[in-house]
Amino acid sequence: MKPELPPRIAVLLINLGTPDEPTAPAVRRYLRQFLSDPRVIEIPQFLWAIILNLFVLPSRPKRVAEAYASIWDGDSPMRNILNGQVEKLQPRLAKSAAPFRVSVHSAMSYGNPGLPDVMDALRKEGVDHFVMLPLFPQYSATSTGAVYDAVTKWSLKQRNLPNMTIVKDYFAHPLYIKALADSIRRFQEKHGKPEKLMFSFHGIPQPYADKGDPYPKRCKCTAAQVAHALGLSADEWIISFQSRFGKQEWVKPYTDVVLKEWGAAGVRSVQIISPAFSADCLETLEELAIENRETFLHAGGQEYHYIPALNMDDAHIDLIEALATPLVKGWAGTLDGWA
Ligand SMILES: C=CC1=C(C)c2cc3[nH]c(cc4nc(cc5[nH]c(cc1n2)c(C)c5CCC(=O)O)C(CCC(=O)O)=C4C)c(C)c3C=C
Ligand SMILES: [Fe+2]
Ligand SMILES: [Fe+2]
Repeated sequence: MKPELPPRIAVLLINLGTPDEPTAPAVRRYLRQFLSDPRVIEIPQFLWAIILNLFVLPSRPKRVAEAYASIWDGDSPMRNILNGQVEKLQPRLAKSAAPFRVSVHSAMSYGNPGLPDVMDALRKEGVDHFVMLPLFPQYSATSTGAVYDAVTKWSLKQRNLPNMTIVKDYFAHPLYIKALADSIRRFQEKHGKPEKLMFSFHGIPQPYADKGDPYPKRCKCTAAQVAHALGLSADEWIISFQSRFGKQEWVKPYTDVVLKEWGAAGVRSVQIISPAFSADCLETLEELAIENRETFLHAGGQEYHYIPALNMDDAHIDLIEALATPLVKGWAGTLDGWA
């Protein structure tokens, strides 16, 4: 017997997650969930639980909440931008799979809206197919891997599983490279060309890379392709890694160290872009646009500009649409939801 309405396909745009409010208790809740994930912190669990509860969670949330408060825009920028991306993608994808019904939703690995809650709610509404797009352009076990884990944990509780596809990443997708290169060109039409263009990626601990996390190699590939598209010579750009956390060694070179060295060495102007972030967030709006600016200027630099993330740029939505459309269309012909 046919149901009255055709099967439903849900496209989920997934980002890392962010606190509910820029307050110490809300940041503590968020950090507790985030930093308890063994994908993120690989220290033996019992030992880490002690460090987290005795040293990290009593002090860090207050300082981090102040940083969030300085960039808060009615809500966390990451959530605002993710919602904006969903709104722009919805009408485009709704057309692709008619008569099947496609809807686009936001979800987060940590905090709200949490991925398992979103999947539960959509399943109750009759969704039969999930297309999941973690918006991490370069796969890392610490970011994308955690999304796979969340989906797997959710699946363990389901008897009648839906269709599910997860897009691993898109670090060298031509539309991603083009969107970044065009965004840099547009920015430089307004602000001129700098002496140095810095591609600063969120870092990971060096031992994670040594054990096989492919993230740093993917970052290098993205940066080299964008530099090539812009026709930059080797001395005009650099790749670096930011946002260190904890005492161990992280992948190098470190963004703040390079900026200090450049300032001291007489480099006058720098533009910095952070291609690992699909949405501006604490790590870009506060760490790159405010903190690292001060680092460079104090070291002797003259001009420092942060180039925004792709956020809701049309070229970014073109890329996300190109990633999702074949998966949506591929499923639009299956019969799963009819039986
Ligand atoms: C060991 C710790 C961390 C790893 C590994 C890590 C990887 C990683 N993170 C992102 C993206 C984001 N991280 C953000 C914030 C953030 N990251 C860590 C730690 C690790 N990240 C912490 C503790 C925090 C919270 C802020 C702080 O306490 O300093 C954010 C910003 C979220 C926001 O609300 O704006 C993003 C985005 C990636 C892509 C990644 C691996 C590649
Ligand atoms: Fe992080
Ligand atoms: Fe940071």
